[in-house]
Amino acid sequence: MNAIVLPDSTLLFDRIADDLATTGYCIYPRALPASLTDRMYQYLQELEQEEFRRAGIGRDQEHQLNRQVRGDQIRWLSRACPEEAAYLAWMEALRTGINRRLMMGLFDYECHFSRYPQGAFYRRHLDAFQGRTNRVLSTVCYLNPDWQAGSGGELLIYADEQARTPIERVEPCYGTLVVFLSDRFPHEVLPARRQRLSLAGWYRVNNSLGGIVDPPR
Ligand SMILES: O=C(O)CCC(=O)C(=O)O
Ligand SMILES: [Fe+2]
Repeated sequence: MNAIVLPDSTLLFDRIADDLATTGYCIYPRALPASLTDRMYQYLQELEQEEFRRAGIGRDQEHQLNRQVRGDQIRWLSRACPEEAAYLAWMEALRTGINRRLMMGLFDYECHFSRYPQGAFYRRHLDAFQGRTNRVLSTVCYLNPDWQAGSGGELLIYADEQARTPIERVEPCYGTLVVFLSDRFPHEVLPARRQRLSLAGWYRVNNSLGGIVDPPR
């Protein structure tokens, strides 16, 4: 694997941890090393359509293909693939960085590429499954070069379940990283006028009982 040299991310991790502790979310343009963002984008261009599948709602057992809720196609990342491992390594550094600063006990990370075809959306939802809140921190990184304002595809973040007006409208610009508490902030993806690419991931805590570790996804 071509090792990516990670620049010192201490300051960035400090700021992310501060934001999570105060507001519970943060949005950073160009958060990742540019070489890593470029590498993920190049890799995504090479992936064949068959390597994506239409996203379902809920965990495996209750997978339900539902275009009324979300229209993206996904591909889960695995450490076995060097390109995917490079992104997972950066997210692992962020995991330990946050744990060190906030004692959140983040245990592992699961992540997929998302491809929203033109017009696709993801209706308002919370990322933490009710009664199974082992997803505690959501991350999204966007891979859309030359994204134009007015193309739609914004991520809208709401303060709580009652809120009707978003507290944030995030353009899915190349390299922007969003991190938020999974069970706190309802959010949605608006339909876009062009294809919209991203990496969506979740840090999980270990809710296992009796030494059985929760399976991923
Ligand atoms: O792509 C985004 O901006 C958010 C995606 C999302 O909410 C999800 O995959 O759960
Ligand atoms: Fe989400």
